Amino acid sequence: MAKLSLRHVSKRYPNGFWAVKDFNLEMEDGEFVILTGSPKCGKSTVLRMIAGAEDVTEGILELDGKPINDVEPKDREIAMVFQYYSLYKNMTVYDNLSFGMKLKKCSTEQIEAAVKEAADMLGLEELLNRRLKILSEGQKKRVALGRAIIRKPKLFLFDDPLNGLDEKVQVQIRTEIEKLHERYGTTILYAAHDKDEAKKFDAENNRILLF
Ligand SMILES: Nc1ncnc2c1ncn2[C@@H]1O[C@H](COP(=O)(O)OP(=O)(O)OP(=O)(O)O)[C@@H](O)[C@H]1O
Repeated sequence: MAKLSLRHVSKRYPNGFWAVKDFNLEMEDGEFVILTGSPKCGKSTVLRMIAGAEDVTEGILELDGKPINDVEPKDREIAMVFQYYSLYKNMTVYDNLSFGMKLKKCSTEQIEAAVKEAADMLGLEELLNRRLKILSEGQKKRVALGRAIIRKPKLFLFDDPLNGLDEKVQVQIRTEIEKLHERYGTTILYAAHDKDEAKKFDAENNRILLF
């Protein structure tokens, strides 16, 4: 879990365009904040700066009270789910889920326990030996979520993750995100393209912030 703070954060792209101006956000440990606003107001840019995919032009980003403006993306303990970490389509679900832990040279027992936990939660047990390329879009999204869960990040970022998915899959993924928050209490910042989408989450567990 983590406390996130953005103070007077602005982003000017190299072409001179100010995509974000003086943005402020305080998130408590374990909070679930849904960020919404008009199209192109800069939601993705904010998420990308937090993940480290874009530099911050002005202002301070802090995670647990420590500035992270200059911390490498891989060292931020932040997962930008579905976009930032691509999946390997020729590998099995098990190999996709365990990939990061293998790189870190975790023991087989640790890897098996972590994969089992994520697979149980996301209903992927029956699919562990299937190659990714034969899965449905919704199943692939669940694998991507599983891979982020296994990393045990301090903060999850979701950038309009339901965009382009059919209604049934949207309902499934929304439920998985709520389950994830309930189970692990990890801090979540979620960019929704409009207020209607934001309101589809159970209002008791989150705070909607208008950009
Ligand atoms: N690399 C870039 N260079 C210049 N301008 C950019 C760049 N990336 C984004 N922008 C511009 O910054 C503004 C904010 O974009 P951003 O994608 O952050 O908004 P958004 O709120 O996520 O949009 P959407 O509602 O479409 O998801 C837009 O006008 C966009 O065209």
